[in-house]
Amino acid sequence: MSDSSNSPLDLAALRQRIDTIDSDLMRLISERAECAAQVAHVKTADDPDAVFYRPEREAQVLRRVMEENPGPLHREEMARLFREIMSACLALEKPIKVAYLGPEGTFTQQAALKHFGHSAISLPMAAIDEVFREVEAGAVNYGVVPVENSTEGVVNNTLDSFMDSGLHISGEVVLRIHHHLLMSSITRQDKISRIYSHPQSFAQCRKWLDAHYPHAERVAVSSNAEAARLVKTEWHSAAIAGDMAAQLYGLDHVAEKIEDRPDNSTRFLIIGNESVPPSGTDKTSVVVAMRNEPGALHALLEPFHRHHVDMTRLETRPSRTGAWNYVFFIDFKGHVDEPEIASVLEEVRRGAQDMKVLGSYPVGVL
Ligand SMILES: O=C(O)C(=O)C[C@]1(C(=O)O)C=C[C@@H](O)C=C1
Repeated sequence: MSDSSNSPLDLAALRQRIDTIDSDLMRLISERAECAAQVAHVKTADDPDAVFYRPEREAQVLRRVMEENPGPLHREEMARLFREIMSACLALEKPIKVAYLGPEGTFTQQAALKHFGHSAISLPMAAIDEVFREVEAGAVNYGVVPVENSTEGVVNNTLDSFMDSGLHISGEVVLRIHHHLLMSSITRQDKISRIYSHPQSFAQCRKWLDAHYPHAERVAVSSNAEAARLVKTEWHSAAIAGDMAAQLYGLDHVAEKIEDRPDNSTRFLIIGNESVPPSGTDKTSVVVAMRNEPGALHALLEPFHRHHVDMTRLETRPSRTGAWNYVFFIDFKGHVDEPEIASVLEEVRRGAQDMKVLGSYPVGVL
């Protein structure tokens, strides 16, 4: 069979099939959206101040999609489609407002959209503590802040903001961070003598820059998006930033994925006013102040070990008040509502000067 004799007919038939499937999909998605709208009525009938966004339920839906995905689409691709469908369904119940560490085009905005989908209203804030303040004031429902990078380590501002805040962590998102060297339409590629970026991005691309642009001036600015904005007007400058900033400012790639470590990723936290019920696969974050005495760290860690609780992170921060001599941020697997976890925390609390549960939340799905 030759392509030329058969393919136009096959193509028409296949497209007709796709049209029929699309109509079915549309009908089913609309049915699903109607269901979600009914869920909203049920929620408000029980409680007029009901919270519509349910992170534990969303995590369960996405996990099921990933488990049952028959292919040929990749399971994450399928989950991303459902992420957007749920985002649209939630917006029908009640649009959700999310503050993130801006400006527009940052990786934190990308994380916010990855977690809440594109139907969420995302609002850029100038600083991490501003994100906390907006959520505390009720001006937005949730906030998204970076907490650690696999290459650069912890984001101290975020940990410090938790010390004074009563907010809960309601989720986490991990984003693979790809940095690109970007130029504008007026940049003369052979004359690049200045490169703008955020200090963390410079650190993550240091070896590549040393090898390819050893003599270019590296100018640190407040965000990658700001770096992308600046190169629009300078013919001898380039920026290191991600895809969102490149798209936002219409920049071209000089070089792609220039991060020194291919697994470079950043973890972001979702902060809100409510605690989250168990989803089945959860994590808990606590902050603990220990007395300044020998064996304090051992006393803190021992109950986790004895109860076989899997600790995923331990950070130390200097305390900011007399009472908080040493402050430890601990993440571990499990939910505070599980009896085993509750007894570990009870033991830790007894041995500590102070302890605060920052939240139990679903382990990031996407
Ligand atoms: O199950 C719910 O509580 C819903 O509101 C429905 C739904 C969904 O579309 O599946 C929408 C928003 C919630 O965050 C969780 C799930």
